[in-house]
Amino acid sequence: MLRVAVPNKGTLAGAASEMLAEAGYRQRHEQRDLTVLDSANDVEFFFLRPKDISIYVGSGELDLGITGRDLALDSGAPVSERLSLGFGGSTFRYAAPNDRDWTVDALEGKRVATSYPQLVADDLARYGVQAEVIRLDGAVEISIQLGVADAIADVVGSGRTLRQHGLIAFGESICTSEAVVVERAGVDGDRTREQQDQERAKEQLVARLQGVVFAQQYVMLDYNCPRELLDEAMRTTPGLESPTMAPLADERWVAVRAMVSRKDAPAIMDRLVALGAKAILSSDIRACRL
Ligand SMILES: Nc1ncnc2c1ncn2[C@@H]1O[C@H](COP(=O)(O)OP(=O)(O)OP(=O)(O)O)[C@@H](O)[C@H]1O
Ligand SMILES: O=P(O)(O)OC[C@H]1O[C@H](OP(=O)(O)OP(=O)(O)O)[C@H](O)[C@@H]1O
Ligand SMILES: [Mg+2]
Repeated sequence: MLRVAVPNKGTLAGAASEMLAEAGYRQRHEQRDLTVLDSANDVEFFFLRPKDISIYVGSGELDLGITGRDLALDSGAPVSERLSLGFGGSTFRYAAPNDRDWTVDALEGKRVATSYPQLVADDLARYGVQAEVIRLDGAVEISIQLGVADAIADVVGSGRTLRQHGLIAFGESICTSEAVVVERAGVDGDRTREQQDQERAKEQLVARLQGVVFAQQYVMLDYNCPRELLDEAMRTTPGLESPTMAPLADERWVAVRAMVSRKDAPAIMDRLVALGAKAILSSDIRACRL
């Protein structure tokens, strides 16, 4: 039985469970459930605080976990990333009042408030800057105004919270984060039979999730193309191996089907229109194995 940690609350929880459900796994119906047994797939899910997930996985109690890269780094637990999931994107930045220019070096001797104390301590050490790290649980942006810190280091999504509090980010990003699947780091050497079975089980779950991640990054394009423009159309939508083509009843036309990157799809559709393609359809892909 594979034991997998999933965020129970916060920014990552909803998308993580949706992705697992899309990959064919049973998920909880009640927000308060802390475990779900998926006996059909031989997996047990544990719904834990995202901050704690790397601790469980790093200690070997759980086999895989979904958490944020920034949270995994901050935990200091011995975990490594197995897969990036493409949601929960953020940067982790220093910020301070916008009435003057700041640099990381200027934090020397200052107080820096954060909910990610280890991540910040490691980064300050990298710069050789000695500053006092003040650990807070949240609402970090208000700590300067309330007099407990001179600067902060926090997660930035849209940047709205910083702006609202008259703060400006400075220095390089401490970390660029997204949701990731982590496993215990550095299991080298000969594996027992049990460990080999477990590795196969992990591979299957990771492959299924990877299929959903790919599916979300691509769309399927279908269109009709005049036969004489087929070469040009194939260059526009080369697909993964090569596009699928099928003759239409009217032999001057061919139906073409190819996967294209979701972000490029609108521009590709424009090019196909300009080329003379007709009935261009874009559809979502739910899951795939490439
Ligand atoms: N706008 C955002 N705010 C907070 N976390 C975000 C945001 N966007 C992405 N994340 C990621 O979500 C993870 C933090 O999730 P976590 O559940 O610990 O905090 P939260 O979503 O702020 O919830 P809470 O503060 O209520 O506990 C981190 O990996 C972080 O990078
Ligand atoms: O750049 P933005 O899009 O504004 O998002 C970033 C903010 O969102 C999070 O706070 P959250 O709402 O989780 O509250 P918290 O500080 O109590 O964790 C994070 O800690 C930042 O404060
Ligand atoms: Mg938060």
